[in-house]
Amino acid sequence: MKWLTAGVRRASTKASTHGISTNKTPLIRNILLASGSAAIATLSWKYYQINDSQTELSREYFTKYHISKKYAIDQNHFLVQLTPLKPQRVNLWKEMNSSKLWSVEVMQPQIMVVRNYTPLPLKIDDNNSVEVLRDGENADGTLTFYIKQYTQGEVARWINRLPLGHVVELRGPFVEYEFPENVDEVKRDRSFLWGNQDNANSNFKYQPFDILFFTGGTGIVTLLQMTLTESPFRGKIGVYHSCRSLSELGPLHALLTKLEDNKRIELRINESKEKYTSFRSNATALLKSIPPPYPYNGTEPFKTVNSKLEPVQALVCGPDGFISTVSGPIYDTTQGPIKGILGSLGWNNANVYKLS
Ligand SMILES: Cc1cc2nc3c(=O)[nH]c(=O)nc-3n(C[C@H](O)[C@H](O)[C@H](O)COP(=O)(O)OP(=O)(O)OC[C@H]3O[C@@H](n4cnc5c(N)ncnc54)[C@H](O)[C@@H]3O)c2cc1C
Repeated sequence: MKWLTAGVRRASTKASTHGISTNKTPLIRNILLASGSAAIATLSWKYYQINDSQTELSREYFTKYHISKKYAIDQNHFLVQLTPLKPQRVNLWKEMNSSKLWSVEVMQPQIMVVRNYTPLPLKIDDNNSVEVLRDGENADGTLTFYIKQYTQGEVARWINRLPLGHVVELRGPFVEYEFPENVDEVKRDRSFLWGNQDNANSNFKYQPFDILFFTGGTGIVTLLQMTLTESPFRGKIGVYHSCRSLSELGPLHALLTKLEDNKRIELRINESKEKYTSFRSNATALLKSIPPPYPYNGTEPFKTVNSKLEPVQALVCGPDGFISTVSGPIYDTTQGPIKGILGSLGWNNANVYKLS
């Protein structure tokens, strides 16, 4: 506001030095001065509001970030950290918590297209280690992404080639899926992420519900977002992850293992690099391990943390072929019927959601 006050003062000084009203009555002079100052103050305030608001990430306009860290995992996979040119006041990790699965759009300015990417609550240190952001921390709005580039792909390849410091434009956040949320529920502890003992989780107010999560390739980012973020998902998650090789996860693999060791997820992995570990060659065993859908009873008072996984919802996230095998094809604007593995086990459109 300092400059706004200065603007008003300059206007009054200018009026007096040009002697606008030396031969007018004091009343008229005062009216002129007051209305001129008010107009400038209004304009200045409007300018301040527009300028200030456009630095905050929004779905309505693009906000500028620069590439602050890059971490090449292998030829096709990388982590990239984007830091806003102006620090963000809103802490999206707190605002979205685990009830909203969200992404942002990155613009490729030469071909004027946007692609969605899923931020992770991480920061990459100078020695290239990956740290999870703590409660209340938003690292000034820095966002970290795990991205795969495709030989024929436009935007991921372009992002991978950009040098450190390059400015890119982002828009968002876009909520892709939302779980029911009780606003007065207590947060779930996640001290284990920093090597500490978790506090007991039996102090929930409401009974948590369990889900299944089928992820293919980079589809794992959505699961990582909801399990690593502030106030992570409270129920149990049965994860079926398919990828070519676990090494393509780079430092994210250690986080996945931590989540498994601390019983946040029940993880089954299929690596396609070896025929005997692939999703397809293990289809029969996989089918046997997938539980049927359980009824969702809505909000109920907390009873106990059940040791058995009783999923009320299945999410499927990955390349089109993967989604098709697990739950039938997804169409541009509709989910399509539930077919594939989940369809054959009695899951349906009421309890399966395909994330494109
Ligand atoms: C909500 C949402 C969140 C997303 N989050 C992430 C994320 O965090 N990380 C990430 O890496 N991607 C993510 N994606 C995918 C991302 O938006 C792009 O689609 C992806 O980066 C490919 O874009 P491109 O411009 O590089 O390739 P395009 O130019 O769109 O594709 C060109 C060619 O690349 C190949 N190709 C592209 N995508 C695939 C694919 N999925 N499987 C196989 N071949 C493919 C095909 O040959 C295709 O013809 C997300 C998508 C959505 C909708």
